Amino acid sequence: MDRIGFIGMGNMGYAMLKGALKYFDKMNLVFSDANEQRVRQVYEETGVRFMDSNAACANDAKYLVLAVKPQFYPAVLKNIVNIVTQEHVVISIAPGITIEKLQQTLGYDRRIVRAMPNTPALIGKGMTGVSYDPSLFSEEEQEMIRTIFTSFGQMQVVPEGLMSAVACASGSSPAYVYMFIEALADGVVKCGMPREQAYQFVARAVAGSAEMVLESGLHPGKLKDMVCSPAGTTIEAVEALEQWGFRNALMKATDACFDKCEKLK
Ligand SMILES: NC(=O)C1=CN([C@@H]2O[C@H](COP(=O)(O)OP(=O)(O)OC[C@H]3O[C@@H](n4cnc5c(N)ncnc54)[C@H](OP(=O)(O)O)[C@@H]3O)[C@@H](O)[C@H]2O)C=CC1
Ligand SMILES: O=C(O)[C@@H]1CCC=N1
Repeated sequence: MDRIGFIGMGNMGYAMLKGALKYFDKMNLVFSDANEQRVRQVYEETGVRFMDSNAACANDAKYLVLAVKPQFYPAVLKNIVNIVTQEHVVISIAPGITIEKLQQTLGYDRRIVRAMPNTPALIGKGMTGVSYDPSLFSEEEQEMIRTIFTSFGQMQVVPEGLMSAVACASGSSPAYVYMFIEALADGVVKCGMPREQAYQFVARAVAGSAEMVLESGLHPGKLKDMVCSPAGTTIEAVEALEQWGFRNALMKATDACFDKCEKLK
């Protein structure tokens, strides 16, 4: 089997590696990372081989996942530009950085897949948007790309023009969902519930509500209406949320996230 290499073993690289370990023998995986302590830690935990340079990692793998922050891309691309060939499948998970921009450095005949995963990948519940030109990849390679991304959750192929929207929808949004959980739990603690118990109740409510959207197929507004009894408790809370700009805050957050993605282009 063609090996999968990961450059960068932080939050996302590690989450993807953990997923890959469920489907591929560890001999078919390899990684490199600038942080020696991190390298040792991941090797001791997983037994996956590491390389002492990004160039060696690229040389050892056909599928090459670039999992470093956008600001480290120039250095990493410099390390691998003379190693990556037309045979490689380069998978980039950074926001903003386009396939074309990567090809400017690596070569216009180099084959790039652009993706935007998210951290729930760590527990196999990731959601990833993936973009690539299918005419450049064999059926077998496309199957491999699907396997890599479904090894840690679900994926959807989207046009590259939607990748910043994917970052807003699922790449960055877990951060604000955690803020929602934390803030709501604070409110519940104020009502007298012990904190750990509050996290359990709130997180289960969030997980259950999300499952309802996915499983029922009902409009989120309809699901909201089903909770709001006439003259009940919920509609009072809904009014307070509207008063304090809850929906608008989320749309403004999305605007900010989108703008930052676009600035990285
Ligand atoms: N975290 C998230 O929720 C998501 C992140 N992404 C994207 O994934 C990419 C990785 O993010 P994330 O995993 O969070 O980042 P991390 O900073 O957690 O991980 C990156 C790892 O790469 C290492 N590194 C830095 N420079 C180099 C280099 N030149 N060569 C090899 N390794 C290097 C870092 O070491 P050190 O710590 O020493 O710098 C670190 O261990 C980013 O582009 C990010 O935007 C995409 C979707 C979601
Ligand atoms: O904050 C970031 O830049 C990355 C991309 C999506 C989630 N985290």
